[in-house]
Amino acid sequence: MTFDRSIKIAPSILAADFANFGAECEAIEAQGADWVHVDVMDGHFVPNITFGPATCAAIRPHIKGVMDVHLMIAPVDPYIEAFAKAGADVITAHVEAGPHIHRTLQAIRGAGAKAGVALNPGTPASAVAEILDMVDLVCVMTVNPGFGGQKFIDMTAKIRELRAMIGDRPVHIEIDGGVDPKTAPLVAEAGADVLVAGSAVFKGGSVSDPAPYGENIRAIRAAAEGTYV
Ligand SMILES: O=C(CO)[C@H](O)[C@H](O)COP(=O)(O)O
Repeated sequence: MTFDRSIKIAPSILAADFANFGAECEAIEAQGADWVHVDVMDGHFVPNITFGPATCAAIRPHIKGVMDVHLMIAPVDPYIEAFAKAGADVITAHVEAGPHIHRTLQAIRGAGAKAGVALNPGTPASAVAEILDMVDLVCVMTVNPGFGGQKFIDMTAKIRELRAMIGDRPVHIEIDGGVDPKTAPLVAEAGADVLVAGSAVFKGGSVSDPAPYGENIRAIRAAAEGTYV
């Protein structure tokens, strides 16, 4: 996985057919997805439950590119090895998920994955000031995590602040929640390069009719690239 700051669209399979993840991952990649975003929820850190490392391992062979695993779980540390073994390229933990984010990031890199840190809407950019040399990605939540299809919360000031703090470091800024062709330009202009989108990618399509996935991905990408600097 090489670093670049071009716009990358990362469909969240939270909005896919849960009975058909393998085919859904193949369909979104064939339709132009850059990364596949995998949302792991525990019913404790967030008020919803999805799936764990066994499901990630099962879908891994169906993803040619980057498997981007977003852990909305607490505690995180006991499960890092399992998600790395499941084939995650990026493992992102929430700064709010425990008292030892430094240790968590060390463990993620130690397990051979790229390390991400996520910030809930109520958490300031300054929460990651001391760990920017330990991460490959900062995920800015633009919804309160737990569910797809929520309304975008404007975090553009935080994205700008993070972009300035990151400077020349090879660190992605990922946006997660309510991204669509209307909101994508706002976050791209502020400095984000990885755009997670669930509802806005999967709407109107299916494994048997995947063309809308491609149209939706192209619409988000075009809107974002129009403003990205
Ligand atoms: O992490 C998430 C929710 O916690 C989802 O990835 C996110 O909400 C994407 O879904 P949508 O694009 O439908 O908002």
